[in-house]
Amino acid sequence: MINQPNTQLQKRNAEELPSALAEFDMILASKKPAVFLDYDGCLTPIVKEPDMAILSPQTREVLRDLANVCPVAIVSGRDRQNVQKLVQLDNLYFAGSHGFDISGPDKLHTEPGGAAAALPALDNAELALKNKLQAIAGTLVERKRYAIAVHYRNVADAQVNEVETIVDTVLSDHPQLKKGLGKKVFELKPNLDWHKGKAVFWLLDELHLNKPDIVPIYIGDDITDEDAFAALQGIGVGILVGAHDEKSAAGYSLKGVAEVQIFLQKLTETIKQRHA
Ligand SMILES: O=P(O)(O)OC[C@H]1O[C@H](O[C@H]2O[C@H](CO)[C@@H](O)[C@H](O)[C@H]2O)[C@H](O)[C@@H](O)[C@@H]1O
Repeated sequence: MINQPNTQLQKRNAEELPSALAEFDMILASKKPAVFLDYDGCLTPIVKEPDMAILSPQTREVLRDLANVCPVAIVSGRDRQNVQKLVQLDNLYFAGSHGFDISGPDKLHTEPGGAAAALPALDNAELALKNKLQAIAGTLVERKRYAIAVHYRNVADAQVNEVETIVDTVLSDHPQLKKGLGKKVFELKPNLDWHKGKAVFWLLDELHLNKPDIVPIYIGDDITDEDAFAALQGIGVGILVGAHDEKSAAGYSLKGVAEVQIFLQKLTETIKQRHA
């Protein structure tokens, strides 16, 4: 399998994407899956505060069962240690800070995107953001090892522009960082050519899964997941959960967290049946 930028990306609106449940047989075909999952909006519903996004025991069981029959990785914008604590499973791989911080079974731990040099800029920007945003009610600055999320979900609509102006001002003092967008969040991240899609291919190579009998399946709901959908287009399968504000490079869709769970259960059952 060759990982080269796809210059002919096909993008569609969420409502144009076929259901991954309806097309399940086509997605898996006769291949073995390697499953990559976003956390917020995919395994847990989007809620008011990041700390309230708790994984249900039922979803944890679904993940545990799946990870017993195929490789499973969580690829999140969250801090890697934070998402690991939320998931509480030790047979999964975790890529946090949008793929800059990866760990997994057998003491795997690496920071493949080269973001360590951006730590002083992140520390400095975090202080500046906390200081400048404290006057705007509802803002939340969430520091991850290699990113800073400025949440505005609980900010009055009339003040969101003010939040973005502050983020842009802090950004202009830190050329080592760049701005990213997500669901009601502005993010500052290292200004490097590394993202969830590159983290997925890093894992595929590291785990010797970059081969024709494996189908990488990536499921996510947000704009940052588009990097992974784009990287996998024509090579694997991208599944968009719900919708975001832009067109998607995913090939299929699922309606929400409940459908993600059904899809993952179907995967586990199908793999088990093949080995029965
Ligand atoms: O890549 P993900 O695992 O989906 O992480 C993306 C961001 O998710 C979290 O924020 C989002 O979910 C929160 C809880 O539902 C919600 O309150 C917030 O508005 C969303 O943006 C997380 O807090 C961020 O660090 C992640 O980057």
